[in-house]
Amino acid sequence: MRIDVVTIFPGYLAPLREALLGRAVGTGLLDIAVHDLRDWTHDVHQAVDDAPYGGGPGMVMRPHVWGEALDDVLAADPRPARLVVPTPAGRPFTQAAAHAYAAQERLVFACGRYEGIDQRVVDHYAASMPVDEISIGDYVLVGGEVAVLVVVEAVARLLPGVLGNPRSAAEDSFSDGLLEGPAYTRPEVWRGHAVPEVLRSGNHGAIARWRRDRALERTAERRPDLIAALPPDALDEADRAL
Ligand SMILES: Nc1cc(-c2ccc3ccn(Cc4ccccn4)c3c2)[nH]n1
Repeated sequence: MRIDVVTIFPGYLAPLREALLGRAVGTGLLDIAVHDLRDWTHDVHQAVDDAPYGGGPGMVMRPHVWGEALDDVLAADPRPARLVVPTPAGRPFTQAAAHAYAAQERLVFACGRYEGIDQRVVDHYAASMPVDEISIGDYVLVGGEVAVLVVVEAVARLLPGVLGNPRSAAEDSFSDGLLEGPAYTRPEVWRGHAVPEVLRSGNHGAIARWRRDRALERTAERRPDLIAALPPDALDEADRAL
């Protein structure tokens, strides 16, 4: 998979070169290119923003610089691409979206700043390619770069060969629609807190049941919306007895 990121703060994307993702890039599983939007400005001030039409606070990113940048970035590789634009007003980014993105040959991320990017940029490219405006949560960041780090990590970990243990991606939170339950490791007792007995019993059936019960309890308590969204046949009799 090839990932391009266009931003006025390329340094913000440095974490993509670290650890797991850094190794994925090094082994060729992932090809990441970060581009400085200001490379496509022509004025001495390298202006990328201007006052919003209709008034209002802050500035908006000008369309012409984005158009020149995205035209060049898209033309640099023949693979079909999906343009992803983080915004507080976007559709929620979910694990399902991460799986969909992991199947893409190429993702191009446009990182806005200020109050966002002139809407005509999204409208223009949506006429010729898939474009997603996505939100990573109901809070407002200062720009799109952190959202791109989140999305790239969530997607890259699903790519075959990126995670050491492929099982963890298949079995992680949300894969069965529930939150992950509690996890424990040595020592057996830490500051007076013992590991739940069942986890040391070797009884795999009882362990699976206990883990499912803890996941159901945690999900019901923290994310009742996920319980409500489960398909009718998702909960068995033992689940309902909880
Ligand atoms: N889930 C998310 C995504 C973002 C996000 C993504 C891109 C940009 C580009 C600019 N801003 C700041 C900003 C502030 C106020 C209104 C509009 N935009 C961004 C914020 N915040 N929270």
